[in-house]
Amino acid sequence: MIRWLSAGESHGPKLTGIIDGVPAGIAYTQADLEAELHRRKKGYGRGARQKIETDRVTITSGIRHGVTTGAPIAIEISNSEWDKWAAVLATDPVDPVLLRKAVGGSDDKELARNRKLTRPRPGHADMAGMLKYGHVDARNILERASARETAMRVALGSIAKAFLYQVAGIQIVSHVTAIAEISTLASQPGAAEFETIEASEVRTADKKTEQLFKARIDAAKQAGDTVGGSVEVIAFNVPVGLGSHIQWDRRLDAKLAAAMMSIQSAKQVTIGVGDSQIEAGGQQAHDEFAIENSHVTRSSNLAGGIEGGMSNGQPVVVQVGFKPISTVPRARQSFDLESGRLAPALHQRSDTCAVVPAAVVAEAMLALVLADEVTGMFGTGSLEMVKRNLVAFQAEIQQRLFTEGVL
Ligand SMILES: Cc1cc2nc3c(=O)[nH]c(=O)nc-3n(C[C@H](O)[C@H](O)[C@H](O)COP(=O)(O)O)c2cc1C
Ligand SMILES: C=C(O[C@@H]1CC(C(=O)O)=C[C@@H](OP(=O)(O)O)[C@H]1O)C(=O)O
Repeated sequence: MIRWLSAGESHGPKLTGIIDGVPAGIAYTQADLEAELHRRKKGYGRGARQKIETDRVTITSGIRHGVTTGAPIAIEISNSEWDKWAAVLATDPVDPVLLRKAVGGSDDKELARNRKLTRPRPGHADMAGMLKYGHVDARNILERASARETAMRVALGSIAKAFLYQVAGIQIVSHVTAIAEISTLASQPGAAEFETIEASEVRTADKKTEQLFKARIDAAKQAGDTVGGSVEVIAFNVPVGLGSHIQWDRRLDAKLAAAMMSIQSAKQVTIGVGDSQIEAGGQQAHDEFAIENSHVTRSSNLAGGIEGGMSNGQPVVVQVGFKPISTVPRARQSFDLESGRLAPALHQRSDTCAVVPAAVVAEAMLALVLADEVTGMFGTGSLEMVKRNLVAFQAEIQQRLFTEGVL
């Protein structure tokens, strides 16, 4: 059973994460972590921050000489911009006169950083958060609501990915399926297409789609607008039986939906083929059984590998739709909590499109949910022990299906 938590503000000194319940014996190094964080920083349509921000990582517990020990793993990701924010986000009270001096009163940018943000931005947590937590300064909300936090999700997810691969060869691949109204021409990728997708700035294996996606992001940028889109995340080699039908909160599809919906700007989650399964007649909508290489399999995977809240042995397929970035260059109407009047929202630098990094975040969320399920079903302790339990279960299934003919 895997638990994890993060803390940290977008412009604070660092993000902090702890993941607990990771089995011992997983090969994992800082380089694995850094490679995964680098994947989240990439992507066509990202804004100025990603060019400046370097994800500096420290692992402070739970891994020794490149192998997990079974203890909680703690990670810190430092913000390279912290120096500029040290006075604004200081934990102790700061004298307003000294603060003004510290941030350099003559520079417009420094002044903006220091200003109280009383005009919440539409489409952000600002207004509801200010009202709920009793703040007049939106910074107290936006710093934590920001998707900066997803760097830690990806960091912790990379440990879950290493575990899943080493315990059962489970691999996770994501690709972008739509940018705004433009849908991909690529078919659902297999695990072998990972490198091709990885090499694309818009995470697609199809060259024509790549051009169309990039042109759509460029057009939005030129028009002073932002765009959303959709991604598909697929886990291969998932064992049968993860999740359960017996309670609402133990269903694998419910857990995945919550995990994906928790990503900033996610507005839609679909398991399997989604719309076309819903629109099809019952004769077409379900995956028939077949036998292939002495294994019971399915002739299709419309259900996206989950039936009755449990993995059915087919690849788990989740699609996530993201709304356009909320902070648009031409600020939308807001309400100033200080003056009690309507006023333009505060404008901040922003990404034009975050769908590409969001795909990497969705991979991490899928990995974290699956790792929790695998340890819940097959145990924790050492990697070898979990593997033994999983292999024994799969051997038993084979025997029941074919030797004993139970089913
Ligand atoms: C990777 C990533 C980067 C994002 N970057 C920005 C950004 O630069 N500007 C912005 O306004 N929103 C950005 N967002 C979305 C906001 O964080 C999000 O819309 C906001 O916190 C409100 O949450 P909600 O859209 O889920 O309701 C980003 C989201 C993700 C996943
Ligand atoms: C910092 C990251 O994303 C940020 C997410 C974000 C938001 O509002 O969610 C707003 C932007 O931050 P800033 O206001 O500092 O430019 C993004 O850059 C990151 O992904 O590492």
